[in-house]
Amino acid sequence: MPMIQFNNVTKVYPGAPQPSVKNLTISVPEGETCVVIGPSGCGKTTTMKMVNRLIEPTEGEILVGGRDIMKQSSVDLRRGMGYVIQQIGLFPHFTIRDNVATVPNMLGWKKERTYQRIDELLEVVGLDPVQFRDRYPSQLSGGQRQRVGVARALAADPPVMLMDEPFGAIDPITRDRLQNEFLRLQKRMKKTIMFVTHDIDEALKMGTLVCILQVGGVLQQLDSPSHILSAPANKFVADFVGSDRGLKKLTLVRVSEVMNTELVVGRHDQSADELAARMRQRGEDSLFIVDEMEHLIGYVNLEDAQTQPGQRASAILQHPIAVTEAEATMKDAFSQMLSNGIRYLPVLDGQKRLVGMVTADDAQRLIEKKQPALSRSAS
Ligand SMILES: Nc1ncnc2c1ncn2[C@@H]1O[C@H](COP(=O)(O)OP(=O)(O)OP(=O)(O)O)[C@@H](O)[C@H]1O
Repeated sequence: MPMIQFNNVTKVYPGAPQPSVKNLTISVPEGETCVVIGPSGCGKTTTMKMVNRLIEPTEGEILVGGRDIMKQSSVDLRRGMGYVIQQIGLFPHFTIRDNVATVPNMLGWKKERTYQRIDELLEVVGLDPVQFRDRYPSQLSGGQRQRVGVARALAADPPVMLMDEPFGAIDPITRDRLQNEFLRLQKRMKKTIMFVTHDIDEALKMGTLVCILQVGGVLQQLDSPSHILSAPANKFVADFVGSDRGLKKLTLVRVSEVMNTELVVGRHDQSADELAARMRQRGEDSLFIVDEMEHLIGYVNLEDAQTQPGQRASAILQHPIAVTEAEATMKDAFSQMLSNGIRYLPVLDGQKRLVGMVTADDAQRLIEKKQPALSRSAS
C-alpha cells in the first residue's frame, strides 16, 4: 500500500480560469522520497500543501496511510506529518527548545519526555543541545536555523515529512552539507517524504522518485532519477533535465560508490622523517594526516617533510583546501574540485572521519561512460 496516494486530483483556485493541478495521480510507497519539480508556477507547492490540507483539492482523492485525508480532522492529519519550509517559520520570541517543542506540547507530552526528545533531536541534526537549546532564532546562522526546522518537524516522529524547498535559501556549501546530513538521517528514519524543489540536481540527489510537472500541474513523468535521465518520457522532460546529461550522470553516483578507501595516511604525532620514508616507499608525494579519532587534520607534502626532518607532522601540515562527504554526489565533488582548482578531495563520514578519496579522473571516467549509471532505482 502506498503511503501517499493521489487519485485524479485537481485543484482550481476560486476565480482561476484554469486548474493549478490537473487530474494528478501519483503513488509514493512507504520510505520513498518523492521530489516534485517543474517550472515556476507548475503547481509544486499546491500539490504538497494538499497533502496536509493547507489547500483542499477541488476534485479527486488523496490517501495517506490508506486513509482519505478529507475524512479526518486537519489537526489530526497534520500531527502525523512533519512540515519543513524554506523560510523555516521559527517563532522569534521562543527559544530553540520551545520551537522544537511545538508539536510535543500540542500533543500534551510530559516536560521531561519533551526535553529529552529535544536534546536527542538537536544532536541528530548536528547542533550541540547545551550550546543551542536556550538561544533564540536570531542568534543562529541560516543553516543552523534550517537544522532547527528539520528537528522541529521530526519532533513527534511523524511517518510522513513534507519539505518545501527546505534548503533553498542557503549558500551552496552549507546546502550540500545539509543535504548529505539529511540523506544520512533518512537512511535510518525511512520516512515517506514529499520534497519540493526547483533545482534538478537537488531532485536527482535527494529523490528516490522524481515527479516532473508541467505548468497547470500536469504530470509528465514519475520515475527513478536514473530513468528520468536515461529514458525521459517526452521532449518536455528531456529539455527540463537539460542538455548536459553526461554531467548529470554524476548526480546519480555517490562519492561512497567510487572513492578509494585504501588510503595511506600519517598520524599527527609522527615525525617528518617517518612520513617522508612512508611516502617514498609508497611512491606518494603527499599524505593525509589524521588524529587519534581518525579526524582529518590536513596533509603533508613530501618536500616539506624532507626539508624539515626534525618536525612533527602537526608542525608542517597544511590544511585541506576542500573536503567532501560519502553521501555527496560525484557532481557535488567534481564541482568542488573545479571551483578550487584541485584534482582530488578527501572524503569524510558523518563523524568527520577520513574514509576515502575521490579524484577528478574518477569523475571523468563516469562522464565518459556510454550508459548512464543505474546505481539507484526506485525500488
Ligand atoms: N491562493 C491562490 N489563489 C489563486 N491562485 C494561486 C494561489 N496559489 C497559487 N496559485 C496559482 O497556482 C499556480 C501554481 O502555484 P504553485 O505555488 O503551486 O506553483 P509552484 O510550482 O510551487 O511555483 P514556484 O516554483 O514559482 O514556487 C500558479 O499559477 C499560481 O499563481
